[in-house]
Amino acid sequence: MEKSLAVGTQGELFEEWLELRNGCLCCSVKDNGVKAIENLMKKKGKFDYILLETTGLADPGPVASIFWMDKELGSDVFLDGIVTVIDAKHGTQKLNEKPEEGYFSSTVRQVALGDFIILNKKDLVTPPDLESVYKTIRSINQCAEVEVTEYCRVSLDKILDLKAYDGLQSSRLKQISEETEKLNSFASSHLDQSVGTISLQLPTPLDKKSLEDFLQKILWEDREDSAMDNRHEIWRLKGLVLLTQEGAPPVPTMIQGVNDTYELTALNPNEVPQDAEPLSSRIVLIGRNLKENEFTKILTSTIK
Ligand SMILES: Nc1nc2c(ncn2[C@@H]2O[C@H](COP(=O)(O)OP(=O)(O)OP(=O)(O)O)[C@@H](O)[C@H]2O)c(=O)[nH]1
Repeated sequence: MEKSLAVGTQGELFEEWLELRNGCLCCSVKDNGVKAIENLMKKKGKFDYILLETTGLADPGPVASIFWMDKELGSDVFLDGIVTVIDAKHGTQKLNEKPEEGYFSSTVRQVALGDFIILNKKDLVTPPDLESVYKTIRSINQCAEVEVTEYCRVSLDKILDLKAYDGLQSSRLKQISEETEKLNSFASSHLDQSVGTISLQLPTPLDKKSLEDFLQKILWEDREDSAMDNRHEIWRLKGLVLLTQEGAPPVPTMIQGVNDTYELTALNPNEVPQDAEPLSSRIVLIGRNLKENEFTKILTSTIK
């Protein structure tokens, strides 16, 4: 299978074909997609930015993992963020489709994993319908910024250089947590309420081993025990925690996760904005069947 890329030099655009030997990009193993782009960069020189447009039916999770994980391999390609476009006219119907055998429509996953969501075609719907689809998006994903547009007119500054996987401000995380709590105290508007966002406060500071035990339990172990329909699935995870270290002050550490992969990155304390209050450790989770009390129980049993 091949995939075309639009490549531009000095204002001129032309198509470049990438050969993907192992099927399409979203089903192929990591190396094919990344290597194809790296080869292209060797031929054409480094790009300022790569915008990868998936088909409307793609699940962004595996594609995100391909480019996100490759950072470890010293690649020049890294994942900046996921931008999702939702059609205001048909979005509500797509977002409310019942999951089949536990699998959600890719539209729900695209909203859940979006770091910036463009709610487009506002001119084709009434204000109440626009409000309804907006609320549905928010009830799934409370972390992403949502911009309502016509013809997807949006400032490029908003969708480029998102740094959604390598920068997280404690003030933004706190704001997300507060919004999450507020929103979760009202009934969410989408019909299937099993997909949503929750936030958890973790003890501060905490040690790395306890944190990793907790993350591995919620991402890998505990969900395998429960029945398919009820088990939780974490699709996206973000967090900022204060980790203890021997003989030195605790280190602010960022947690990022997609599906069952996560990464901890120690931040330079000087880069962490000094909030009015001391940094508290919290994580935000997006996925299905996320129950705060279930996670709190796991937290209590894991973090002593
Ligand atoms: N009225 C109105 N029409 C729009 C808007 N945005 C796009 N369109 C039109 O809708 C039609 C279909 O475009 P899209 O919905 O963007 O579809 P697409 O992105 O080409 O399709 P896929 O990439 O295959 O999903 C085109 O004729 C666009 O001009 C909008 O905000 N308002």
